[in-house]
Amino acid sequence: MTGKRSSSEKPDMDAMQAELRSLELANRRQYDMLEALFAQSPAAISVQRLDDGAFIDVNARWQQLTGYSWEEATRSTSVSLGFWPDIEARNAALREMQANPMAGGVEINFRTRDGEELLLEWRGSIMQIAGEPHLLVYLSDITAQRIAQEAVAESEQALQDANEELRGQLELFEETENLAQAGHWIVPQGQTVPRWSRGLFRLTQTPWTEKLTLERSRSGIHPDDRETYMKAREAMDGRLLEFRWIRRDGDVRWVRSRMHRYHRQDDSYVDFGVVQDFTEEAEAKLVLQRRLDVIQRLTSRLPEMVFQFEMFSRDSGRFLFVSDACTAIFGVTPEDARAAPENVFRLIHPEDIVQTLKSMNAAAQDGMTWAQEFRIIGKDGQVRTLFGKAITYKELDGKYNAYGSVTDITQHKESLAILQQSEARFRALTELSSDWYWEQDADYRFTRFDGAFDTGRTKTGQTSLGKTRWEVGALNMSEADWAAHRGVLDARQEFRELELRDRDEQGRVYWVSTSGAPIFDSHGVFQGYRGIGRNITERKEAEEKIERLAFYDVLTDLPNRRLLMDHLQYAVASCARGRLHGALLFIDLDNFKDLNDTRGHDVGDGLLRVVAQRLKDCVRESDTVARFGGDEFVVLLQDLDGTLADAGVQAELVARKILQQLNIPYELPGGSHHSTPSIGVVLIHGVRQSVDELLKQADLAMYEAKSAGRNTLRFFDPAMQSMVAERTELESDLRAGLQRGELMLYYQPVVDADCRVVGAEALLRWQHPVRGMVSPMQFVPLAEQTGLIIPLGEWVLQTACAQLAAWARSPDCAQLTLAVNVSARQFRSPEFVVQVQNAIQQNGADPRLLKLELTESLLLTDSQEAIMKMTALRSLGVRFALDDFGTGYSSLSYLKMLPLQQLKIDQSFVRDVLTDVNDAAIASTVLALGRSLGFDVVAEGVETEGQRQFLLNQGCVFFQGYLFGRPVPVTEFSVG
Ligand SMILES: Nc1nc2c(ncn2[C@@H]2O[C@H](COP(=O)(O)O[C@H]3[C@@H](O)[C@H](n4cnc5c(=O)[nH]c(N)nc54)O[C@@H]3COP(=O)(O)O)[C@@H](O)[C@H]2O)c(=O)[nH]1
Repeated sequence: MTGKRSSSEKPDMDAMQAELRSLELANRRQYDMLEALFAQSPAAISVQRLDDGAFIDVNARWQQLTGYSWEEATRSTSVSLGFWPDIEARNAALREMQANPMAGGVEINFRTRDGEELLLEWRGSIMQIAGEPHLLVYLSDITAQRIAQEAVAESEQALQDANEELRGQLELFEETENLAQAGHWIVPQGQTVPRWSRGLFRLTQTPWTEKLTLERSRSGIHPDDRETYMKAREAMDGRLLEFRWIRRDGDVRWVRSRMHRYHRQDDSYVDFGVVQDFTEEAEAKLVLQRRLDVIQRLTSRLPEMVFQFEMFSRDSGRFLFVSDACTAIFGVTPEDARAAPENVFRLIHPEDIVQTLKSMNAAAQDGMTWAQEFRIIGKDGQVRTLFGKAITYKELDGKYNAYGSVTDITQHKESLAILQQSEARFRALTELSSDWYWEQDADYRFTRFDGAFDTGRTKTGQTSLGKTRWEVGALNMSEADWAAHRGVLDARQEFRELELRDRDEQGRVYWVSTSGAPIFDSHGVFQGYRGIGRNITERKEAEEKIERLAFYDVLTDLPNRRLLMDHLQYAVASCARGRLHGALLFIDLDNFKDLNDTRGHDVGDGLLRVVAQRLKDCVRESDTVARFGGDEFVVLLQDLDGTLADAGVQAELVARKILQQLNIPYELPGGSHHSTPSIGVVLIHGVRQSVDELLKQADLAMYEAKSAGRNTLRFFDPAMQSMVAERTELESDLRAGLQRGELMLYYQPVVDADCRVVGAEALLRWQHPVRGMVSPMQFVPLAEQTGLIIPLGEWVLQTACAQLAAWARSPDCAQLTLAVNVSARQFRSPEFVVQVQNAIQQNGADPRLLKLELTESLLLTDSQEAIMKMTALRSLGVRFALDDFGTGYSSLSYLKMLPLQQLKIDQSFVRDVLTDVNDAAIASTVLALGRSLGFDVVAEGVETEGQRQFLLNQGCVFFQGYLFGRPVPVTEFSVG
């Protein structure tokens, strides 16, 4: 129910109203007539009490309209029947009506007795009935009218809405074309001139006011694209066409178009085309293409394959970009790789495929990286090792793209393997060898040690790491040495076999030798040093030992002859330079040989050691005490100041001190021993003095001391000097004489008991052009001292063997033996046995006829070596005679050991054999000894028949002496 006033006016109702109003003044009769009219009225009318709305009367129409009977109505009010929600609403409508009688009725919603909803128009008026004001109400059913009105209004609204929507859609369409930079055209069937959309005018920048023609509509197509356009226009198959449009201002635009023919239901058709400007996209594509070209060019020369891989899912994808190296690495062209990634993936080695794909999948997330080494089997069947790396990005379109590269590392791997093998070899080498490898950084600090660094006697690597070589230190390197070494390093030079002495953690001295070379990187930048080290302690110790053996006497630990000569040389040179003097003391122990022979060599050695110590105690540290050989010592005093006479006094003081010290008895195994020295002294003043000369002078002085009764000292004097000079001259003459053939052999016969010549002794002679015949007594000892005896003795052997061979060709002489004298130095020569062998063989002599005469002293000094040599020669057939037997300290025990065949009784015994009972006894004893030991005995120096008879009577069967013949040249030698 609403209180809405209806705006509709009904002319018949107005008439009735007016009629009713006129009836108000009528009478009761009139009222009855009105009632009849009321009953006949087509309008629904009710009469109600004014105060509460109770129905007084309702007409038939009212009853028909509301569904209520007159009885029901007249028992009700307008509120109770639902015309109003309450009385107040009714009264408000009444007041409104009274206040504005010209206004329309009030619309009310009413539910009929049957429940039908109706829209009614309510109009009321006050009328006097029976003098009482009553309300006369007219109801009009306006439901159908309202429904019709609303339907019209709705359809009008719908039309209006549709219009607005269409307009909106058109605007939207235009806006869409505008935004899309698009347009379209339509050509209905039968027409040729197209109708352009606003968008197309805008797109082509053609004024919309322009009158389009077919020609005009196509005038903007780029000449190069016209043919393509026309073909598409004829086909009208909706294919995408891209062409250029030249605007009036000359601006060239890229457009794409689709043209289509639409068939309507009435069988007519319309051609239409949509056009879109994509110049920006085309230019962007061009820029992109150029970039791609740049990337292509940049990557085309790269050895690694650069790629962009778009992932569809974890298991699939495609290469968006692949650089040219794809062909070289996989044997697959970039096009084939882009076309199907399987072309690449299927080459992966079966053993690596699972791991490779697994790692790829794991990296298929934004920001994840992929790095994988894998093998492929190339189309040529070769297995190659590759290394791939990539990073994955989530693109704006939500797809995942991996950007990366694949490098062929086959060669690198092979090189690495070779390097590793070489490293392993090197490691094995360094581990197995006693050498070690080291490295230093650019500050020369040790960074690495490999190999046997810690195994030997060295400082440990732990101690040395992080330090420079000079911080580690070395005992034999001074500050200057390290500075020099550092200079080598700073100059980036190699250094070789730098020898360093140091102590290890246990305090043991060790030596290392190290070599190094600088390290530079590929840019030539200095990185440090590397090299090898070697423990040379053993070698150094051996060298020291050898040096000691070479320069020091093993028995006494004193400098030997060689070192003495060095020191002497130095002393002479420094005396020649300065004012200082020196002195050379030649010391020979008197009768030392006796001690050796009687108490043995060990005791003799003991004495020599004590003598060495006492001598050292007698001199200063700066002086030299040397063992010259055997029982000979030399003391070199240096830095004696003052005049030469002063120096002489100082030297004599020292010499006397030595005399006194060496006279002190020696406590030796087996008892105390008293020994004395003979000392020769020569002063060194450095003027025209040679080392050899000084030694000779000291030696001579020592002999002077000996001659003076021993246990004393003598200074060298000028008389002695002339003797020395003479000896020197003789020596050089002898050397020359040997060269010039001035030497010759004389032969003295050896006879048997019947005076038949059974052999001869070869005796050396020197026929000097000035000196005349020089005695071997003069030059053999000299040759012995100087070593000249070696070539001299060889010459004698050669000549004697040649003579034996010559005699062998003569029946008279073929059985003759020939005795040759051998000196001690010649016999001790290592070449002696070979010399003899050569002489025999080269001359074709019978070795059994060659007899070598050795002296006792020669055999005593080194009997073992003598026995070996004699045995060797004996095996050839050579025989040996012991010369001068009886003059030495012959020991029967060693006589038995020696491979001797003959003893020669020295002529000193023969000479007085008839007058001196001792000599006679000795001669007899020697003969007896010879018999008992099975030796032949030759008596030499037999000059008289008496001597011969005596010796003959004593059992002697071989004789030699002037009685039978003097030594003569071979030409004079006869056996007759
Ligand atoms: N190493 C070598 N030594 C040699 C050689 N030749 C000789 N000598 C040694 O020189 C020493 C002197 O020899 P020489 O002057 O020849 O004297 C020998 C004989 O001439 C001499 N002699 C022989 N018979 C007599 C005699 O009846 N009376 C006498 N007064 N002298 C005699 O004796 C010497 C032989 O001595 P020996 O050798 O001991 O048999 C002498 O020591 C030679 O050894 C040589 O080539 N090499």
